[in-house]
Amino acid sequence: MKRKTLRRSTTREKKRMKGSLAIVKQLGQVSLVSLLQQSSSESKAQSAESQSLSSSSLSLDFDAIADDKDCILSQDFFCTPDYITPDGQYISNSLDCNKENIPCPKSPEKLKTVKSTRQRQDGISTNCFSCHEQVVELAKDTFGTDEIKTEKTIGIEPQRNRSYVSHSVIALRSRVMPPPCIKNPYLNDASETDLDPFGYQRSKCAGILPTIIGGDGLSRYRTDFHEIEQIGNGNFSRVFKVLKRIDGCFYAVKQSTRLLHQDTERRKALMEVQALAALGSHENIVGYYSSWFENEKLFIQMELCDHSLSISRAYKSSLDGEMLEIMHQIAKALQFIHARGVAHLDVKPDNIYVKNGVYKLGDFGCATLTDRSLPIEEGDARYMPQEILNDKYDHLDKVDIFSLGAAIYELIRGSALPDSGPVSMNLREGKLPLLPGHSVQFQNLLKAMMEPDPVRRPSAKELVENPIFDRAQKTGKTQ
Ligand SMILES: Nc1ncnc2c1ncn2[C@@H]1O[C@H](COP(=O)(O)OP(=O)(O)OP(=O)(O)O)[C@@H](O)[C@H]1O
Ligand SMILES: [Mg+2]
Repeated sequence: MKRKTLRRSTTREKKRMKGSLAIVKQLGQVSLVSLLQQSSSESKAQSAESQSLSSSSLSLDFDAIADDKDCILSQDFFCTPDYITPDGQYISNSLDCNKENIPCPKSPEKLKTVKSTRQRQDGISTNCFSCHEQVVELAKDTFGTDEIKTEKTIGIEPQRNRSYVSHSVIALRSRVMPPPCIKNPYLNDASETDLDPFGYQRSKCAGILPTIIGGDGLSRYRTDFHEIEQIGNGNFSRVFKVLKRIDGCFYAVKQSTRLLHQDTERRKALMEVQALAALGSHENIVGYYSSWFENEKLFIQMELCDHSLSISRAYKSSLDGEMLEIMHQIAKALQFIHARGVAHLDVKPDNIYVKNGVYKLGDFGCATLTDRSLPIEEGDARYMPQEILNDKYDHLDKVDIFSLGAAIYELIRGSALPDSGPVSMNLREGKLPLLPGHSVQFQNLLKAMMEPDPVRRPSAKELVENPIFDRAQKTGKTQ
């Protein structure tokens, strides 16, 4: 700990040294000029000698300093990281050694200077439209104040009560203005104002989120990731295996297939990431890393899994132990999300993933709040209980229990459940066919999960705590 402090102070000391050297360099150049001016009254021979002497000694020192690329005068001395020292700025007051007391110049001044100079050079004193840049009109607002001041100093006609701001200035602003903060409906501990202190300013000029990430227009997807291959194709998205360039790890990136033009569409698409982000991590939930909009599509960076239990992959394993394992692990995921007031509403083999033998619940595209404060969009009808088909949403957590039961039944059966017909009707009425080779307890549990009355279905917690999983663990069938 002590060593750390010591190292840090040494670095700081070094920086200060560099700063001082830089100041000496600048003051030295300045002193040289002023010395030369003073010496004009003295004899030419004497002056030439002293000039050559001082200049050679100074240039020697400065050459050595100039080799040090870290020697940035503006950062250490002038306090502003982006300050660019204008040429010869301090020549006129060269011998003012009390530089400690000079207030730090403010960066925005730089903009004003550049703008004024250009206008004067062009010989245009009155008409802003004569500038070669495109201009847009801004209503008087908090942004406009600076611009109005600038125009006054360069003598723009006083009749211009409105301000005109070039696109480059707006681009600059959008670079320094962070994107809007979206209120996460799955979290109820932050108010909208707390989340978005820039909301007032932003609402005048921006939608919910920028469609292109990065003021430079670069694709974040292409910049940050190397696409390996497409690994999935959903109803609303395509999923790619990617390598993240900066950490060298593989991820899955899900991209929406439809262009999300409207704010409402984007908000809807965002619900999935908001649910994942609000839930946090759990071993049995596909990990979420980040998301962004790009070219009007939503990109979601997730944990890469080996594959899903999609029935189309001919996933065949009707072993009691394996089915119990899937049921137990996904029940743990459901217990976790239900405890946070979230229902998945689209539990099915397609949305259960495997990674190194661990089962994970994914695709939170239909997730909603169990208190019904958010819109409800039920998932795949094949796995939905009767109450959902009857638009009864009183026990949304129990919908997930039914769907998990139906998913397990489908995996045992080895073929996709039909949308309608006697098989699906029987299932919704709790008439489960006998499952040869599976224990009575297991079949009873499955039956209980698919009870037509949601109240009688076990909760995820009850399911997780069912002794059947202990027995399976003891016999080494579950981990
Ligand atoms: N994290 C992941 N790791 C590996 N494969 C994935 C991952 N996420 C999705 N996939 C693959 O991509 C497919 C589509 O993903 P997902 O279900 O999330 O998209 P979707 O458009 O919401 O689909 P749908 O609404 O049709 O279920 C999955 O079935 C799976 O094969
Ligand atoms: Mg899916």
